[in-house]
Amino acid sequence: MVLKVLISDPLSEDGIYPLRQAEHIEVTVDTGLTPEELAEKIEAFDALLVRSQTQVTREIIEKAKNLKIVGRAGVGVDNIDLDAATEHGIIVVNAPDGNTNSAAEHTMAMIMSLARNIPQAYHALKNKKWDRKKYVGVELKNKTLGVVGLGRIGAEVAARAKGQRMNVVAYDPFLTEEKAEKMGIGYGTLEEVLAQADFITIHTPLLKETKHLINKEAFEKMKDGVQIVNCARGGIIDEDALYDAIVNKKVAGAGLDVFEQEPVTDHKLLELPEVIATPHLGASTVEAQESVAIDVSHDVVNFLSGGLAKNPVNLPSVAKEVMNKIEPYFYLAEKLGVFVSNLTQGVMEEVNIYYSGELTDFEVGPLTRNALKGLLKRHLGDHVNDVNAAFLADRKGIEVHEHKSSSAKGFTNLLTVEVKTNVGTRKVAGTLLNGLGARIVLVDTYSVDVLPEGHMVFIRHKDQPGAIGRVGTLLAREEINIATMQVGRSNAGGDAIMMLTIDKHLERRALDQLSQLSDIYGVTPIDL
Ligand SMILES: NC(=O)c1ccc[n+]([C@@H]2O[C@H](COP(=O)([O-])OP(=O)(O)OC[C@H]3O[C@@H](n4cnc5c(N)ncnc54)[C@H](O)[C@@H]3O)[C@@H](O)[C@H]2O)c1
Ligand SMILES: O=C(O)[C@H](O)COP(=O)(O)O
Repeated sequence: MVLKVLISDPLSEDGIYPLRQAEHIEVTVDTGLTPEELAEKIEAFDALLVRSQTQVTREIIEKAKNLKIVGRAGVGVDNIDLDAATEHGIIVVNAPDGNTNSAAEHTMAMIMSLARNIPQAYHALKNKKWDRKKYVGVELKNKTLGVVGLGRIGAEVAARAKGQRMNVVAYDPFLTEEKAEKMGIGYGTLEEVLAQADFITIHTPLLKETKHLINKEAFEKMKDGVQIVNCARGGIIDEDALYDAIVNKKVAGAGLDVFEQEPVTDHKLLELPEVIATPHLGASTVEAQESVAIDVSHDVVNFLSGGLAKNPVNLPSVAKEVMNKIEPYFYLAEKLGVFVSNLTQGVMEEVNIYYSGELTDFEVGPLTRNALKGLLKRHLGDHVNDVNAAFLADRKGIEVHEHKSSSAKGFTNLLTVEVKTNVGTRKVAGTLLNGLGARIVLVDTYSVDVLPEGHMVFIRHKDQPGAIGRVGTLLAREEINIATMQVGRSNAGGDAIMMLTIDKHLERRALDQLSQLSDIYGVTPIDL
């Protein structure tokens, strides 16, 4: 099957070669689409690749019936409705590392341009004005740079500023004293950083918490004559407050690469001589564009080929070494979920997933998501996947708990999925046998040893002579071949179970007849 990828923002042609080379992938590049045109077109595509321009709104996602992955060739995903993507089981991946260097260099270019009035002086000279007095600048050496947001780009800017002999002081909620010391920089609260800095540079993502982080009150805390740079996202600085702060001479200069509304050419800030600006060029270098396009293309190709994405945004990412250890359990976790959902009656209220033995050493979130996927699929259909499984469970009001215990009842590893409904509790446990693959080893309280695949029938009955024979005879009459059979009982003459694997799905007629046999309490067909 050929999978269709739409690229709706300009991406480096060299960078998308992994997509062009993939045999099962057909690439369409269409970078001039209006939102309406994209909404109309998107249904045909399995993957969408964007930069910051295309707005991947809820409306687009709801129309994208076949979309499996959105790739962002860059860092910021504020142009993508992540909640809508998660709800629809669409994974969003980005390329967080590829443009760090370029964005840091662009930030330094802004800081240096502000310090020496280069854009203004250039502009004057082009207009035939040789004005040396007006454009006297300041040195960076011994000035303090305040970095707000010390992630990938903030840290690179800090290192470069130290190269310029600046003092650097940073604020980031994750910045520890130890890390600051190691980097040879100072640290403080946002207020402290704003108060100390001669130059301020912003490097946070645009989030609810960072929207207008730099507002009127923040400007009031700054030194008079401070200069500020934003190469992160428009909206982190309140543009009206910045305008007032410049007009009132609190702020001596601003270098802006990003704006609240983009693209923009008519803006009151652009009319101020103290403002220098670029049209969102931080990541626009040959190197960065090639690098982000390669990264995101690899992730899209891997994901569409059934592999795992390296940089998921709406799924917690798991280190490669951990993923190598837990991936073999994905199949088992999903099958246990499918199995127990078939056993379950009533309204699901709570799911407990118990991890025992060597599994306790791992990050088990991905296994939980696979178990939930199996569990929810029966009622919610195949659109449930590991991106939206936890979200859908939550939306259905199902509490999900993970438990870890070192005792694995004699197995090297044991995974148990227990479901509580308003009518009872059912559970099933499985293990991965070295070299032999997955096995179901427990159903409720009964020990079994069954491959989790194919068609099965789970029968609860009274432990009576002839019960097994009656089931065998009936299935033979219905021409249903029994491949394997396991039996178990609580005590002689008490409750017992049969677990059959059969060569085809148990049809309704055979199910009804089996249910009517004497001493049979319940018959559950299970297709794994
Ligand atoms: N202009 C461009 O072309 C361009 C290019 C690349 C990235 N960006 C933007 O630059 C920004 C930073 O990118 P990055 O790759 O360094 O991201 P990152 O995730 O590595 O770093 C962001 C940092 O901000 C910190 N942070 C979050 N909330 C904060 C708050 N309230 N106060 C202070 N710090 C806070 C985080 O802890 C994190 O360390 C993003 O907004 C990204 O979209 C712009
Ligand atoms: O978040 C980013 O990666 C930058 O803002 C780059 O955006 P762009 O891909 O539109 O240049």
